[in-house]
Amino acid sequence: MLPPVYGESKPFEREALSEEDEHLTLDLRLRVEDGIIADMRSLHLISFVIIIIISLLAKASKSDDGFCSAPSITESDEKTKPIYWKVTNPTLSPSHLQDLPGYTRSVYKRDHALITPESHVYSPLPDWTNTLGAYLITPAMGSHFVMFFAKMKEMSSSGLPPKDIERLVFVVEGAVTLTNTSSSSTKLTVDSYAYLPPNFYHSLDCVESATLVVFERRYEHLGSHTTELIVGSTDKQPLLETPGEVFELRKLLPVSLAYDFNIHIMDFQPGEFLNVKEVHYNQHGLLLLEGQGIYRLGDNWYPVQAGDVIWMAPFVPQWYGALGKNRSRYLLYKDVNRNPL
Ligand SMILES: NC(=O)N[C@H](N)C(=O)O
Ligand SMILES: [Mn+2]
Repeated sequence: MLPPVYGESKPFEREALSEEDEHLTLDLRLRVEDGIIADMRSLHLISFVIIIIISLLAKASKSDDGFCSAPSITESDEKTKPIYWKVTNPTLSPSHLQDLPGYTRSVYKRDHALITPESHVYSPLPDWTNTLGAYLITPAMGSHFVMFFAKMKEMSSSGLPPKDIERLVFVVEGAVTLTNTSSSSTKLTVDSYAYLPPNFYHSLDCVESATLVVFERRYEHLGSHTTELIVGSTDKQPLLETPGEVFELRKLLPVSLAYDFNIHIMDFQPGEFLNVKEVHYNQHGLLLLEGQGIYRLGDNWYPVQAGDVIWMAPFVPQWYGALGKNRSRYLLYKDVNRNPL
């Protein structure tokens, strides 16, 4: 009789066996033991095969053509990459979220937006040849400027901005050649930029490939001031005083009254943060070039990383804290030098 399920069973009592039965039992036990030894041998063989498969998989996942869906980047890999490479090779999202249908970190609210790489949508840029563009900030959000990525392919060239529109281009990947009627051509490589005054004829040409971040806005005249062509690179700009703050600041354009906006390059070491919990009339368009941290916008706290873009409307409370092991660097559009009335 079978013991009742989950019930108490009586302890097994062995009955006395005849000699013939004892032989039979011994024979049976030997066969069972043989079977067990054979089973153990095959178990050993199976575990051996499994260990080999696991170590092969581990090796494969370390190489670029491995099995991992999210390629792992080791620290030494990061050190060999060119600067800003993360902007065009972002981690779309934590690996366990990468394939989650409909998942994005992007957010669009009345006074701010976070636009993360998995939601960038590219289409041909009007007037540019062989170039795809993703408009990230436009007046439809309430801004007075546009910010877009231009992905220039082989043998591509830029179009001109509309009448009275000024433009700033910053190279995040590849190289372009800037040509205009008055001066000779200038090569712009990663970390270089050019400011093109309104109604200034120019062309940006790309032989291989390049990614630019571009800002454009209608120039706001002030008296007889005029702006001029500026070409430079971040590393050539001096560090500026930032009283009461710890971050390092460079500005890409002159601070003189002629310019109605500037582009700030701000560097934070891990653990550093904005001291001022800023609320101001100026607008911002931000591209995180390196690093990661937490951006506070209004009452929202967003984890952010290189490649993320942020729109900040006037007066949105804003704060950044840098985290992780590497420097955070962001590029920030800010309208300046004009009366808000
Ligand atoms: N959000 C920011 O980083 N803002 C700048 N510190 C600025 O307004 O200059
Ligand atoms: Mn600010």
